[in-house]
Amino acid sequence: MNPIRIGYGYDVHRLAQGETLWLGGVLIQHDKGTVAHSDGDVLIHALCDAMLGAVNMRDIGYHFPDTSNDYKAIDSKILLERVQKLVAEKGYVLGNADITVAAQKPKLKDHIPTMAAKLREVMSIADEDAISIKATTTEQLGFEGREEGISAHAVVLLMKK
Ligand SMILES: Nc1ccn([C@@H]2O[C@H](COP(=O)(O)O)[C@@H](O)[C@H]2O)c(=O)n1
Ligand SMILES: C[C@@]1(CO)OP(=O)(O)OP(=O)(O)OC[C@H]1O
Repeated sequence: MNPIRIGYGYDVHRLAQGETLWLGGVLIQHDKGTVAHSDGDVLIHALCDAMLGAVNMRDIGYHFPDTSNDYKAIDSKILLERVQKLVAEKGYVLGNADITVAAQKPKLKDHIPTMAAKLREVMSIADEDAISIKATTTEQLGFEGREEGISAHAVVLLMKK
């Protein structure tokens, strides 16, 4: 395989009242949260799928099926650690990631540095520029704009160890 590999991930979760909102490994105070089998951290799920895609290793639903009680309410940071291990076993480490969250609400900008630091901590990455997180509204258009759901897109570059 090539010494550098690109990957892309995309995930969506529905929003509902009475659920928690975990994003980038951080609990965000909001009147709605994500509906999911796991903790519903759409940002981490997109990142996991990008890393798996980069090494042609399917997706998180393949490795951690939502039909298994093993993953019921699981902390997505654990899934990220496992994905990092799968990728490492294939001989690759994360070079950098660029992630965009599409959410009309809540405002995420003040949480972004905390999320990026949390992901670097989970993945033991020293480089402060390795993980970029951005947020966008969709100008009240579509399911994100109607606050029915949140989506996340991630691209990664993996490098051979
Ligand atoms: N949930 C969100 C969405 C956006 N932001 C930040 O607001 C700025 C404007 O975003 P637009 O998509 O409306 O152009 C931009 O700097 C976003 O980072 C946010 O903090 N939380
Ligand atoms: C993460 C898993 C596993 O708990 O479930 P969900 O939390 O529903 O999330 P999804 O993005 O549908 O991805 C795959 C899953 O198998």
